[in-house]
Amino acid sequence: MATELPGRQATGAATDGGAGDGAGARLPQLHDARNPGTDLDLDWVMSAQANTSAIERRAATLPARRTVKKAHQAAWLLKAVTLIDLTTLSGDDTPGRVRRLCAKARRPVRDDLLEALGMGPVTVGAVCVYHEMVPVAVEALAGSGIPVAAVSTGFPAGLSPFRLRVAEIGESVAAGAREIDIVISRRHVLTGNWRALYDELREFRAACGEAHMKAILATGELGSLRNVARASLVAMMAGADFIKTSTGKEAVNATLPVSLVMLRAIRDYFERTGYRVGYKPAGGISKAKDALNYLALLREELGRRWMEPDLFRFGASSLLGDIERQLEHHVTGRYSAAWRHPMG
Ligand SMILES: O=C[C@H](O)COP(=O)(O)O
Repeated sequence: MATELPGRQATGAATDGGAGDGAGARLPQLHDARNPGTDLDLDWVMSAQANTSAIERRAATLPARRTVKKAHQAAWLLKAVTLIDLTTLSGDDTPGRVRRLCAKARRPVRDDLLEALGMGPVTVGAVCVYHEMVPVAVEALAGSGIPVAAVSTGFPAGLSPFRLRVAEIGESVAAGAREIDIVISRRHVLTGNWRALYDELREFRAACGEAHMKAILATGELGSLRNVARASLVAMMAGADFIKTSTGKEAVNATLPVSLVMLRAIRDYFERTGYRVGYKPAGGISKAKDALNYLALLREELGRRWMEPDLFRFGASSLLGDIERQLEHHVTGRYSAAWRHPMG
């Protein structure tokens, strides 16, 4: 559904210094619907640049600039909980582990802490698992409204036969996954074959059907921030609902500089097409203070509209435990042992 907006005030993003500001007269018609993609625009892709030293400088100063006042920190951390894709992606995953994770997803924060913070119940954004665990997670989350996300397309390397990668998406959707986290072929980026990358992603998107597609770029393997910017644009042109940094299995996973590049690509795409694409940093985000940094960057670059589960997720297997510890400290003034928060 397209929404003709009368002015920039009509978009949440544009009212708080986020995406939309600066677009001026060229702000396009805005859309509430999921991103359908565009044709591959190679001129646009090739025009994307990344000034690595400026990006790294800006990312490095973020923790000092970040001003989430103490009183607001608990609220931000609770918001972060609702944005987590609670993840288990291990070779030794079992139905029992996935069921425990799903129970945690339903009640990620203890009731007494929520009560002390004056908050009602919250849940995480999604539970993310391998295909074989999708039916278990779907059953364990029945009635909760929490979607199951499946990693797919030969995760994490994406090097299995193409037809099997496409078929894998269909199998996970049929098993009940509402979100599919696909991996791209890094070689298409490294050889500058943007057409091949676009065509591959177009097929993945078609195979997803109604399920939302998160495109994992594996940024730690793309060679440069410029490649990250270009791959981000191609993924959005191919119809990605989210762009995601990493599988969690690369040597380098989510970072703030990479996030800055991807968030700006999302802003560029929004300003040109009117479609909002989501962002998912993933891999190695395990501390509450890291989550606050990512949220601060998100708010600075895209505005508050993006701070919702339909447009932002943390891909994380152990972040929730640290956030719970920090919330407990906020409420009681004491830290509990990490073992008291074993899942997530
Ligand atoms: O997509 C999610 C990642 O695989 C999670 O990575 P992590 O275990 O480093 O939090």
